Amino acid sequence: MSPKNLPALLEAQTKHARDVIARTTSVMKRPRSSQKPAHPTHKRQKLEKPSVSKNAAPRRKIGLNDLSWKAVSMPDRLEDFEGFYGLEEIDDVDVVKDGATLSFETRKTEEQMEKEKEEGRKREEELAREFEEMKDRQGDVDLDVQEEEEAEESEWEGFGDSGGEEEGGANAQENGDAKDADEDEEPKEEAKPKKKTKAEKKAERQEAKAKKDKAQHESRDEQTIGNGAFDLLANAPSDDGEDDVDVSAWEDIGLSKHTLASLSKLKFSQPTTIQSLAIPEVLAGRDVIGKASTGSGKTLAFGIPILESYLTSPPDSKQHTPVALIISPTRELAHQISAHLTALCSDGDFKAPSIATVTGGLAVQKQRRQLEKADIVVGTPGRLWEVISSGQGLLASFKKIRFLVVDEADRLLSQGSYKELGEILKILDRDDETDETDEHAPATEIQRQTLVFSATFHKGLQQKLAGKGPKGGGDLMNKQESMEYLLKKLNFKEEKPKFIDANPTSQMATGLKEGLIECAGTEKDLYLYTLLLYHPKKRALIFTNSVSAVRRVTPFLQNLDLPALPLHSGMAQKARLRSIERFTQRPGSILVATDVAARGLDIPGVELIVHYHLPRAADTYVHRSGRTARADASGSSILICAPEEVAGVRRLVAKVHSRNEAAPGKKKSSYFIRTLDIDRRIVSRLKPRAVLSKRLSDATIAKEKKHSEDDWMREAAEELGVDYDSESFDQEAKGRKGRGSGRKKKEKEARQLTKGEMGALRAELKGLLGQRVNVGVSERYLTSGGIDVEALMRGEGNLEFLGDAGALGFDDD
Ligand SMILES: Nc1ncnc2c1ncn2[C@@H]1O[C@H](COP(=O)(O)OP(=O)(O)OP(=O)(O)O)[C@@H](O)[C@H]1O
Repeated sequence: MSPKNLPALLEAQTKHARDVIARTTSVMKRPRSSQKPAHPTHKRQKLEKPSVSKNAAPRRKIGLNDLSWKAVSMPDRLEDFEGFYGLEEIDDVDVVKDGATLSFETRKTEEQMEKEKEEGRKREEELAREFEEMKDRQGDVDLDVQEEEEAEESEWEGFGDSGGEEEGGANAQENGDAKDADEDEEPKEEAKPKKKTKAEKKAERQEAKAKKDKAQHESRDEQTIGNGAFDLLANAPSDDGEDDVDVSAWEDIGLSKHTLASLSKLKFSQPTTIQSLAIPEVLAGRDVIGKASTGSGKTLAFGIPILESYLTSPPDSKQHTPVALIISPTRELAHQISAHLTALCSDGDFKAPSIATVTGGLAVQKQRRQLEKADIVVGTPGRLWEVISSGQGLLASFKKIRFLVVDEADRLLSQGSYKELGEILKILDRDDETDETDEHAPATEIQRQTLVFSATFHKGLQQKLAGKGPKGGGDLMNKQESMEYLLKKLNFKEEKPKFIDANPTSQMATGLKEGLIECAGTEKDLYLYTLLLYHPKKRALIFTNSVSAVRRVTPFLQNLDLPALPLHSGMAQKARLRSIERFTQRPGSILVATDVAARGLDIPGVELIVHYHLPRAADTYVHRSGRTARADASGSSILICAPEEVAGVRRLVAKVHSRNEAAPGKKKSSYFIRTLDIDRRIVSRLKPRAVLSKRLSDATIAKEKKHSEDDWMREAAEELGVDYDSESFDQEAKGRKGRGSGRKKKEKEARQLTKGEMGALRAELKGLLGQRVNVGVSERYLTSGGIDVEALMRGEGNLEFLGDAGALGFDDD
């Protein structure tokens, strides 16, 4: 059978499956495996497939639970088609209908059945693992994913960025070495797909299995990678005592000699403002809401009191209870917090607390084992909820924690992100003895301290906590996203937690310079490239609003010989951590990321932040920009905007700065972000390179997308026992015009570039990259806005803000 229209066939088969299920519903149910994922999204249904026996073995009756059901594997990027791809199947079994009774008969021996059942169990475990991985790739923390997905719809991105591309994309480079992707030969699927022989299919299956085994093997090292990624951030203490610094400035805070010794090893000679204000309050047993600008040491503001508490009364080793539960909005931040705490505690003259990092993307079993002996638990809400609620006896110990820390609280508590955190809080506070339906039952008394930190808190909340806001309900209470409304859910021990604002007049780091570059919307890539050349060998972080933009911009920069790395929530966790590790360890590298990197990441030496897409909220601007100029360092934050975006940007940045001046008695003046002039002539000299690079990256992405679409269609067709012919399928699709057909046309053109054409483009680009940029004799005397072209050509650079342009290699003739 060779159907031309696979979707129509899928629909027909789905209907058939539903009919079969409807007919046999009463007997086809079977107990689910305990391996079942905690949040299954795919309906499990059973498909009866009548057997055709070829052997003469006698038929025998068999019970429902003895049947060796096999789960049908699910293509990775496929929609669920209402559960169709979650089918289980069985072969060589006949359903015999006798009046109203159904029974099952088979010719298989008991041994055969046992063997098949064992295989089935293994396969189910494998599928559960696959499901976990898939869920992780989709970002089970979900905070980052949600925003990224929302953005897919609305962003202007050039052809490749309007939604559909999401499905394909440059996965090769994300999950492997970023540089490899564009050096690869173009995908092999160029050739017309031919019908595969059984041997070929078998070889493919074996190859896929080998790949999976390798991935599983690698996943065992994930935790190591996770920690490795943040080794540098953790400021690993020196082991020679000689480098220890004087820490007498900490003495007023009242820390133990152990903690002081650790701080000395870390060379933290004095507390930061938030640390000196918050630590004594926490040590005194108070609930604290702490606000301080990005990079001002909030992690240790809660980390040090947790260590003190651990040292004062170490947890009972028999009835193990963690001292603290720290919740972070992103996985990377969770790993980083663990690394900071590990650095604080390692090499001390005390037994270091055991720290468990519980995030999606890493093996859940291993995390459960770590949790059993953990003194401090750091995690993201999705995975934490999964492990705490899975009934492994962890809940009872979590109820006795001494500290609950909510880091980047405004993010974690915002509407849409709160669900899993809310569930965690609910079960932590539930009194098992109390009847939940009894409204008059006394509220459970909260013993733990709650510590809440961020650089950005809702202004209304601050006023309210300071007793200046509107009393009672009012607008704040009605707004779901209001921090006050949400903080209520945190169940503080005290009626009024201590609010500490370490930077009442500034949300932005003092060493930060801000500016914007105006360019046509279609030239953002070109201006980004130019801007990066103005900052040669500087560690830079480029923020986009969508996964597909990361997938597009990263190879665009790589083609231009810039060391770009991707980071977004659609990547496997191991690849995410690897990108961060490389970015951290390689000076001058460039991280192209979504807002998954906006919060909390503490990577030393980031000198430049570029907002390739505008931040969607003022808070996001603060957090993105806060990845530079940390801990008294300096750095720049530059927005690239289309002319029509400039007014909005000015308003957004002015809003961020006007908050700073909201303090009583201060005159309010509006901040005006400066426009940075990039010489148009320099940009136009760079344009041919950028155009070539974009053509290459668009072609690579389009080919990969086609490749992955073909893969799942073929796999789906194979499961159905039909042929899939991509060409006839394309023919069918032709003429069906709808939303995105223009983009599809461009995609098609891009993927039709032949291997030879791609090679020629690469060679041409290589030639251009090898040349110095010629600005021309006559032009060097032209006036040049904010940039001194002559100085640039002498390689002296400018330019207090834009930095030097050494990498441009300007020629003066
Ligand atoms: N007392 C101190 N002296 C010197 N450096 C410190 C001190 N405390 C923390 N640091 C360092 O300052 C850097 C920023 O700290 P941290 O990541 O805790 O900032 P943060 O306030 O949480 O920032 P963000 O709001 O971006 O999450 C880290 O590298 C940390 O090691």
